[in-house]
Amino acid sequence: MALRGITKRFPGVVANDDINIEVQRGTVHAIVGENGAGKSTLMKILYGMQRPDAGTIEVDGATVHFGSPQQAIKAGIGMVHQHFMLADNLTVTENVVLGAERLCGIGARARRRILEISESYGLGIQPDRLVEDLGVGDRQRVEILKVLYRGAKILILDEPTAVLVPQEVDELFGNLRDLKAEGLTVIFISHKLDEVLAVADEITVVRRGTTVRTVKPSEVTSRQLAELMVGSELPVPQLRTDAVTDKVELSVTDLTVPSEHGRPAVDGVSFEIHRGEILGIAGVEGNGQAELVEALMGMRPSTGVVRLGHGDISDWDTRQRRTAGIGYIPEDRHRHGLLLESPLWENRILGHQNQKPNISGPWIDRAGARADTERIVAEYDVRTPGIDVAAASLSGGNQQKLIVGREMSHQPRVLIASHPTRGVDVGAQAAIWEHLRRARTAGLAVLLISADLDELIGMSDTLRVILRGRIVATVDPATVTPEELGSAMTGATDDAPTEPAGGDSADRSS
Ligand SMILES: Nc1ncnc2c1ncn2[C@@H]1O[C@H](COP(=O)(O)OP(=O)(O)OP(=O)(O)O)[C@@H](O)[C@H]1O
Repeated sequence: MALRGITKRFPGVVANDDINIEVQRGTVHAIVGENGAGKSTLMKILYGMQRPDAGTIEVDGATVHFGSPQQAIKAGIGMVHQHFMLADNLTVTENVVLGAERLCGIGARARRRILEISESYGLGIQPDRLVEDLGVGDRQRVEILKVLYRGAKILILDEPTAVLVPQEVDELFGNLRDLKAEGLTVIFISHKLDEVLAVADEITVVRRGTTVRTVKPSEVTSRQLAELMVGSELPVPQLRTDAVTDKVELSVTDLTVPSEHGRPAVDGVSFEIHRGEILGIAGVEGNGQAELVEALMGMRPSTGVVRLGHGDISDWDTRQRRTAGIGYIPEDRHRHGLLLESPLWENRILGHQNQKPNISGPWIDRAGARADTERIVAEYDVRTPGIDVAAASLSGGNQQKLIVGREMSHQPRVLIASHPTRGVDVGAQAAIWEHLRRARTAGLAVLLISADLDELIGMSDTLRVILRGRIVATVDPATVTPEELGSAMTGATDDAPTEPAGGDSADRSS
């Protein structure tokens, strides 16, 4: 498969500028690059979601033109999205055949075909299980199988490891090796350079819309790869400093969030965060983190007591909590973080419409908001042609930088940060960490939820593990390894050096 001279322009931006990549059949080919470098645009072109302004795609030596994903699928190209698109209340078989009924129907023949595919690629799929009962790694394998079922020979994976614990990453990489052993080709985008080096046969670096180089993992270190991406040397990260004080900024007692399925989504969780402290919460996705965060932001009914400083804010709504100094970096930036159709400067106001510099007296201060948006764009290196473009036109990582910049602008007392660096490149990640550390040193209390275990371990002063809505362990971020943390998260705590969560967070699982 080859991409030759691919060029794609958007107003004010050349997203892809003469991209040239050759991908050998039966290999894993990684695409890396900074936020906004043009990776997603390129994949959308390859998958028929966007048309290039110039350039050609070749599959098996023949030039192809895709007007839609259906045409790309016909040519044997499949996309495994980062956000799973599975119906929870259906079985694996039902999910796989949905929309592809004409291939093998929806009954026994389809089920047999699924088992055949699963076996030939070692996916270990159980066709009759309900998707809601599957873990994250298994769901991802169902997504992969869905694509294979439709006849894909070239699989595109968009940041496939972002939601996986280390053990699941190993399993996925095992699956990818099996796929390529069977002659399939995998193209994947990732910001995790160590993983790229571990699994890819070749790596293409994209910088500012154009291909810089294709290298083999044996030829580069992850630092050199990062430097190829940014085109200059990286700054050396700062050492961690301890800034934790004894003043409690946020205290949560016996917080419980009911769920529709009987057992509470958050079940009697208690913790304190001090001024100058980052409390990390580790957990496999779907163990109550999202509900915990939404309850803390007043977006979801809960029982228990939440105190900000000395004041009980349990009954406050979201607006009151924000105004009192709780910043919020939401997990789903499209649903809760941004108005995608609105320009950047209006997004700067979002959630802070009654605070300076966005208001002057009772009125919205356009000039104030605009000037501050320019500042955030410069300070957080948001790559954009200007502050009047719609948020939708920014790359994912740049949208995230804008949200982090906005939330930090109001000098919050407490920051609820859900996956603050998800989808951002290594350079931007280091910059966001630096901003968080600096604010922490100045007294900010942070609740950090993340699926990136290196981030949790590197940033947290205190690190707790959430499982089925309960805090089940406290681990020492200074000594725990990602593998041990991963085990604690999945409940396999035997080999993890965890202490039962004592003190302010009673261990209710024992
Ligand atoms: N629909 C669009 N309209 C306008 N500009 C766009 C659109 N889609 C992408 N762009 C611009 O094209 C450039 C490349 O974006 P792209 O999403 O391909 O980057 P990326 O490498 O995938 O970044 P990230 O790592 O942040 O996801 C960016 O400057 C982005 O703002």
